[in-house]
Amino acid sequence: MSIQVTNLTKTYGSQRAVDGISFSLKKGEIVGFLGPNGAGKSTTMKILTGYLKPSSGQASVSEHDVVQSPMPARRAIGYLPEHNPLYLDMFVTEFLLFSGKLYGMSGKALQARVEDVITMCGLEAEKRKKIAQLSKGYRQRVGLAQSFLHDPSVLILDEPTTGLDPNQIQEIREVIRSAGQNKTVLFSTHIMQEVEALCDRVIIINKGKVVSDSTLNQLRATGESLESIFRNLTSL
Ligand SMILES: Nc1ncnc2c1ncn2[C@@H]1O[C@H](COP(=O)(O)OP(=O)(O)OP(=O)(O)O)[C@@H](O)[C@H]1O
Repeated sequence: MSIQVTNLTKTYGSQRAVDGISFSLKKGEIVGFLGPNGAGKSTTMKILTGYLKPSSGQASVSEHDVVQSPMPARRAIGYLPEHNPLYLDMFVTEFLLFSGKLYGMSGKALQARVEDVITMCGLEAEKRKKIAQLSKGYRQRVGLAQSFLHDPSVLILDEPTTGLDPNQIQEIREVIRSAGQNKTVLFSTHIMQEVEALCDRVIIINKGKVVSDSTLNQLRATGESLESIFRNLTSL
């Protein structure tokens, strides 16, 4: 399995933000991670990417346990965090070269890879600008470019299109679709059309628990819209 989560729990004080969830993603699957605000999506993603320790349970990425073998697990992952932290004073190319060095890349191979991700993410015309000068959509592209840099086998994208205009949403979706070929992708979103456009499967969580894990085809076969399935499962 590319991602395996087993009985994962994370408590903050007395609150169980993630409450015994289990799910897995096979290689090459693109899975939408849905849930209302505060359901535990970001917390789960932060555990998978090694930014938070679970309170109990296991998580592994590309067969590497995220607690026991954090470095190989992290190397297998490209992560776009929810608030896309970027160094605003850096130029786009400079930032990507810097990020590549953090992944242990260097020299001509790094330069060539940075040019590749700039092309993949449609950043050619912006690559000489400072990140502070970029629109929100282009900053998001820089965050995505950074997450793809080391050619990870798994992408974990936390609300990659939040706050973007409809054109940029469409463009970012295309970037995810093309970069996600041959990769396993877990992404969170509140946009149902996004799920319909990108996913094979949808995992819905509510109050820290998985309340649905189904393929899009299985959900379509119910005859209900994804929106109404979501509302029914998460309004409790
Ligand atoms: N560092 C923290 N300390 C205390 N509570 C936290 C912390 N981080 C998250 N929480 C709480 O854990 C719960 C789950 O939060 P999380 O950010 O994982 O939800 P989410 O599903 O990603 O929500 P959203 O869709 O709003 O981004 C929330 O109630 C949140 O307030």
